[in-house]
Amino acid sequence: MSAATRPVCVLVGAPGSGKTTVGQFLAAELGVEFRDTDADIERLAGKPIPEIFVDEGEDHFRALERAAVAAALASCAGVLALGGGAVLAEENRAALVGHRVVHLSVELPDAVKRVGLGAGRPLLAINPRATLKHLMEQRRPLYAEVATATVVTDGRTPEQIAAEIIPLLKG
Ligand SMILES: Nc1ncnc2c1ncn2[C@@H]1O[C@H](COP(=O)(O)OP(=O)(O)O)[C@@H](O)[C@H]1O
Ligand SMILES: O=C(O)C1=C[C@@H](OP(=O)(O)O)[C@@H](O)[C@H](O)C1
Ligand SMILES: [Mg+2]
Repeated sequence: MSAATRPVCVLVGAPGSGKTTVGQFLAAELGVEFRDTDADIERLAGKPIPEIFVDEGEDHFRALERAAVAAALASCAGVLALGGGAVLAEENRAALVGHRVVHLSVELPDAVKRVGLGAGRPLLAINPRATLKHLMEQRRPLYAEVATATVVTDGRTPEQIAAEIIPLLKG
């Protein structure tokens, strides 16, 4: 790791916007590492995110997430996907300044279809549609604040979305 190590791009957006899926396509296409702070958190905690929420609560998860975001921004030279709620922390938003941050936007109908019953996403375990609607309204300004570009994902395949991001990464 060098002092100049930084992600090629950071993906933010609501749950179901496709950060993890599109990020994997994009990294493969660019031939770079793919990193996801949710996977980093699960590896360090030694358990899946729903178990962290049940055993230690959301505040503890957010603390792990702040540490994971800082570590990944300092050490990832590829494509970095954040969890949908990472932008809630002012510390994370400040850490994203100066990075190339792509907001994968999604409207409620596609997000609901993609997250289904919310399995694996503890915040969406109860009434996923209403919860997602509320989360998206609360976070929309925060995604806009940190993003240097926005790519619409509704009705498009992960391959199409990755292909649209690639030209944005030049320069
Ligand atoms: N553009 C897309 N079109 C259709 N399904 C998608 C798309 N992007 C992601 N998905 C599906 O939606 C679900 C959530 O995607 P994921 O990448 O985990 O989203 P995020 O990481 O933003 O929460 C997965 O089942 C994935 O296969
Ligand atoms: O929206 C959120 O607060 C969360 C989104 C999840 O990531 P995805 O956005 O990748 O689903 C994961 O970090 C955790 O369940 C909390
Ligand atoms: Mg994800």
